[in-house]
Amino acid sequence: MHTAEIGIIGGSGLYAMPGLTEIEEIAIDTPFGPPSETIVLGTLEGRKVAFLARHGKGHRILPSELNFRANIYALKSLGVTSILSISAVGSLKQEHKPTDFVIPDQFIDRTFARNATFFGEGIVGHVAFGDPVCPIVLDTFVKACEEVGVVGKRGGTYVCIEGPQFSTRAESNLYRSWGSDIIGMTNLQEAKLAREAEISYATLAMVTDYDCWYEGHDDVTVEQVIAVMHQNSAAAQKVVKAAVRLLPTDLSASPAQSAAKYAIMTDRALIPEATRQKLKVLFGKYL
Ligand SMILES: CSC[C@H]1O[C@H](OP(=O)(O)O)[C@H](O)[C@@H]1O
Ligand SMILES: Nc1ncnc2[nH]cnc12
Repeated sequence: MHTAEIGIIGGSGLYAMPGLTEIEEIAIDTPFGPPSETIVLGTLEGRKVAFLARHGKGHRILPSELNFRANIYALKSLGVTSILSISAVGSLKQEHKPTDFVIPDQFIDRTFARNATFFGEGIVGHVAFGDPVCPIVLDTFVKACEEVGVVGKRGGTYVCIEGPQFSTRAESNLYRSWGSDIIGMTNLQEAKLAREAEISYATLAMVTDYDCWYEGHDDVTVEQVIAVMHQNSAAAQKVVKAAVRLLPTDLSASPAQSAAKYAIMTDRALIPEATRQKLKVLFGKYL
């Protein structure tokens, strides 16, 4: 039986997690299809972790093509109770400079072509999402940044766009007028699905560019994102390693850990057996 306690999802520029020992690579299938990549199980800082490359090895999967449900389900099926996500983001504020880390605590949804719930097919559920990030994982990332000696800002709003194109200048300025801090294409659906799956989730967001709003700075390009990622990926890996060590084993105080307890509206007697079976790993204890 393969198991892990902590899931790590690596984004752009982070397709592997060095430092893992006792490595085993496994292919998992889920009722929602296959996840982005085989999952690398291993031990890091004495804890069992499961690493998943969000876009697959070699960066083959577009943000809109990501099977977020399969990714989160696969980690849940291993017994993961927390997810440390790592992402490249654009900055929407002058004070967030390339190579800074921000650990966002809010999201704004600008996506329109994604499936971001495990509910449906005869079962209706609504989880609370006012505080979309686990405060314990967020706090752990902040402490890990302090320990490693890098800038790690507590909180901020992440605008999640559909992509794959970067934003227009009008859009970028609109998001700035909303007070948003950073911009990316992947994190919101993960946060939603992790919440439904009662997994504690937070993101270590690495600022790679100033998007396209900042006069006198070049507009974002992939070249620029990759250059900053390369410069800073070792720091990101150090922070993740420290976070794995610092993360409390008891996460029961996190609202994420019991998020689905009162979420399910459907009369249990009316839930189709096929749906009940499909969602057993996620909601078995409530069905
Ligand atoms: C390579 S720039 C755009 C790309 O980078 C971010 O990916 P991730 O969140 O997986 O690090 C962004 O969301 C886009 O997918
Ligand atoms: N400016 C940007 N917009 C969207 N996603 C990004 N990922 C990295 N930089 C980005």
